[in-house]
Amino acid sequence: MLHLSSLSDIRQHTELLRQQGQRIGFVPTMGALHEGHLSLLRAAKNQNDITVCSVFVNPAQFNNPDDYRLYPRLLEKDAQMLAQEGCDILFSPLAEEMYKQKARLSFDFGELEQVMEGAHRPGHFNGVATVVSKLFHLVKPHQAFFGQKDLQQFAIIQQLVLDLSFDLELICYPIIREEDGLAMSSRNRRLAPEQREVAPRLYQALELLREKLQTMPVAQAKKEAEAFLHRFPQIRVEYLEVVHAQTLQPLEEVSGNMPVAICLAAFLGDVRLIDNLLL
Ligand SMILES: Nc1ncnc2c1ncn2[C@@H]1O[C@H](COP(=O)(O)OP(=O)(O)OP(=O)(O)O)[C@@H](O)[C@H]1O
Ligand SMILES: CC(C)(CO)[C@@H](O)C(=O)[O-]
Ligand code: BAL
Repeated sequence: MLHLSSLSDIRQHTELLRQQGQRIGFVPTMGALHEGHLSLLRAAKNQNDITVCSVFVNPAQFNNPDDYRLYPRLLEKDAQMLAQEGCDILFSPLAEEMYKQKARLSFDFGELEQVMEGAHRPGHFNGVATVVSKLFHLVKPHQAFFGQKDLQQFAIIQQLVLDLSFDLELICYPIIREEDGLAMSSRNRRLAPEQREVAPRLYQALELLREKLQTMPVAQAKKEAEAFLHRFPQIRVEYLEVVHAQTLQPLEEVSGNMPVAICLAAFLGDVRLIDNLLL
């Protein structure tokens, strides 16, 4: 596996690969890799000639400096895992080079960013859109792979690709979970044992909400799921929403053929986790 860090190196390499007619599959990550990331890498490998994975903890998308400071960084281990999986190129730029120019881009995703993650993490999607645009320019992929765990991020990136006419295909893969249902996440590493023990309750609350929505109005079903989570004092819910799976706008009622997602964000101590289910 080739490990590149400089912007000019990755640019030249992918330019050459494109000229040779190779199809490039790209998996952008922030590292501390787990099976969720590897599922994306395997999909990228299956459908392309060359796979590129980026590992970059993007300062521009963190609204909380402690979250940025404490984000797990395990580049050497990540590189080993990627090599073992047959990844062709690891791209791990330095923040100083990615953000040499101080000027920040400014995006407007309208109502898509006014709910959930966008509402609770000011500037987050501007930072995501900035870095993803830069990465797409540098890597020039034919396909880019993302996880459903970041459902709103995927919707934002779909809009970004339309707005900036990126010539690539976006692919979203399902959430990989631990055996007890907890969605895999790099931030899970930061959970203390007693927080890790209670963390599967988040997924259980989503399942409970899904079940209740079959017989109850949205508001009542949400109350039941919130009451379930209130039983666990280590969990502080930031939001629990029933939304249209494409527009991500909150729904007051759910009808048969509508694509619906239930999404939550919650803190265990200072670790903030998100999860969702598609109905
Ligand atoms: N459990 C998972 N299953 C499938 N894809 C996932 C999973 N977790 C993350 N991904 C996807 O991997 C890509 C990189 O995500 P990222 O590096 O932020 O990892 P993460 O585990 O989501 O970390 P964190 O949630 O702690 O930021 C994103 O497209 C994300 O949606
Ligand atoms: C897409 C991404 C790599 C951009 O930094 C990040 O938001 C993530 O890991 O989901
Ligand atoms: N996977 C989403 C990246 C973030 O939480 O900043």
